Amino acid sequence: MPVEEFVAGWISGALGLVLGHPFDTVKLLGFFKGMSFPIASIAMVNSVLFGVYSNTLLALTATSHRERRAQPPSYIHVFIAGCIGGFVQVYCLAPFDLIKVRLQNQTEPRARPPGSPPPRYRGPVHCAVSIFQEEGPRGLFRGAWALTLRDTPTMGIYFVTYEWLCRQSTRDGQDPSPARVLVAGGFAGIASWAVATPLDVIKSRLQMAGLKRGAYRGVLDCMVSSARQEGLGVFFRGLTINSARAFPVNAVTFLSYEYLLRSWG
Ligand SMILES: CN(C)C(=N)NCCC[C@H](N)C(=O)O
Repeated sequence: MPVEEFVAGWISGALGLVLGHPFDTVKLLGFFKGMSFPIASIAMVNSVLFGVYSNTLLALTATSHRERRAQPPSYIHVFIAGCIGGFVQVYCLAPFDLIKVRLQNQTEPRARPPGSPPPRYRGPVHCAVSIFQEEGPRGLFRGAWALTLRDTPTMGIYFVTYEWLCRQSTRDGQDPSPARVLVAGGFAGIASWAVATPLDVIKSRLQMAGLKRGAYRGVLDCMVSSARQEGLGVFFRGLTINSARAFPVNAVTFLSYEYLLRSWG
């Protein structure tokens, strides 16, 4: 199994997240300030996504990454490989994403008044250990089903959008220009977040529900009760910031991924 796609995915995921960091810091109100946790988690998840995607395409079309411009895979193969990459990466992403959501929702004012209770979680490691102790090992995978529903089709759409935009006005057999890779990667990110945002809202609610036992009976129950209580607009919460973040993050992710693989021959 070729491993360079995993390495390129890791490095490009790390570069993308450096760009996305200011957005995440705003979104998370400063709770997720350090870089080491996101580098260890998101870059690793990106490595699994791109590595599994590329190796699935190799299995489906018998073409390596460097042969794919001359012999472009069909969009259905790209979609299937993207869905499989998305499905596999969920099981690496789930515990990290849960920790991120729990830290994000922790209401810790920057300067706590004296005598107020300390924050529930002191950081990512403390959060992981506490979930493990209080909710069991399965607790670390809370919301994984919603994450699977969110990421499996979404990643298919992500790679199809990227491929489709790259192939527009690029001559057959030629590599797309850096500008085209940036634009295609950016719009692939926006398209995927536009599709993913409703399930992203549900997933975050299910992940938080571990703290208030019995809040929801499952994905469907969470969807129905959220829509009943807050209206359909609830499913689009965060769409603007997700899209604003998605363009630069995914533009840089794809540009660095493509150029690393090209430079390695
Ligand atoms: C859930 N969705 C929309 C996605 N996973 N989309 C693909 C982009 C992934 C990229 N690391 C990012 O954070 O934008």
